[in-house]
Amino acid sequence: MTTSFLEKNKWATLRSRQNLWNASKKLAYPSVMWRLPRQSDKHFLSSFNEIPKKTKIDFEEIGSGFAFSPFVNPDGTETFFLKADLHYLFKETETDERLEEIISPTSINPQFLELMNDLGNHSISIPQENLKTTTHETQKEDFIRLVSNGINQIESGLFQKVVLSRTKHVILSSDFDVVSVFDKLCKTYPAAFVSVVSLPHLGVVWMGASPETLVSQDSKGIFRTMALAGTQSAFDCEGNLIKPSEALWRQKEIEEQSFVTRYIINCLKKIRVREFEEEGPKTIIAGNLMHLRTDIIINTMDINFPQLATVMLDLLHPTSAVCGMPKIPATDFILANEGYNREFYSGFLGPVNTPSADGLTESHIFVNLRTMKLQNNVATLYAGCGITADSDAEKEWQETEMKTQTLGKVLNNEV
Ligand SMILES: C=C(O[C@H]1C=CC=C(C(=O)O)[C@@H]1O)C(=O)O
Repeated sequence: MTTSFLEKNKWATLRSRQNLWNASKKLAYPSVMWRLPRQSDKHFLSSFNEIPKKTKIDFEEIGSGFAFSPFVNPDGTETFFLKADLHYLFKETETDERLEEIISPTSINPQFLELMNDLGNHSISIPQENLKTTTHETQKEDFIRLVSNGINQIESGLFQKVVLSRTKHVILSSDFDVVSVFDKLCKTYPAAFVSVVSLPHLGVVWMGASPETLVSQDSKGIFRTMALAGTQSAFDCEGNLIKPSEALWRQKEIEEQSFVTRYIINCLKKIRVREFEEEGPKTIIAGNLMHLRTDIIINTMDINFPQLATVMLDLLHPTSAVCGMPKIPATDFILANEGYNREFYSGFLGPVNTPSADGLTESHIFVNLRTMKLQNNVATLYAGCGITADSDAEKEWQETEMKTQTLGKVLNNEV
């Protein structure tokens, strides 16, 4: 057996995720930590190129890494790809975390090793030197006006559905620590895709707990996507968790979600894929909220279509869960009227071609929802809601408030 990089460099005792995160941050390496839904393993990946390349994700060609796309990405080429120069898996044990190497670096900057030694287990907080934040915060009256304008456009026939969004600022406490907040999100939201992405060349960190798979393809060639939409609180007025089987949905949410299912099925029709399993819609819990979800599952081996994930990623983004129906007039309306740049909110993100236990690879791409951008000492939280002809602007504002609470509660230590 070959000696691993860790053994050769006697890192065995200096292996905490905090150390890795801090050392990568100091050297301005783009880095990411993630935890897949309903799994306990935590992943850490670093890219040794300071500026990650922008490229279209072709799962057949691209190798192992992490994809991070903005909302506006019409031909897919705006996607950052963080190549996996180092990829470690942290398995929880009763007392500690056990590290496994997924991708071991072939060579490493000696400074990285030094930093790993020097930094110990201390956390590095977000730099406080520039207290100004660059992202605009949406005011309630502006959002109400925006939603009313969206409803008017639906009534005039411009589109049938549009997803409109807003931002909210939370000032970070001086002891804010990325790794502990990531761990807390993992614990609080076991069914979510929890991630934290650091892009030092842009001076930002994005963190979130997404409930929505965009495309996933496992090592056995099983492809999955989902239509997720329609929102209500997961708690009744006395604060008790509602059983998903007892959730009641209005016509508005049922229609809003069916637009997304229809959109996905139309994408499959375009590429003449007719053999798919459709499960749902069913009610699912996503943290403090409930949504309606339809799962679409395809065995790519059975239909002899190994490149399905690549083709569908291209066709699906942005789905009607984050954009609208039809897509083009809804996108134009969002860009002209929302009043801020969504950047990576409602884009997509996730691990690409991760080596799996059976010696093959798997990819899991999620929609970047329930997300926040950390810059200087401010977290910008993002939330949107599907507007249809039956929307009520005040209720839509309340819905975005609930959505920002998914991360807000963790930031404010309310969970
Ligand atoms: C756009 C968001 O959520 C989408 C996913 C689930 C439910 C949604 C809704 O009810 O509007 C949205 O389509 C967001 O969380 O910012």
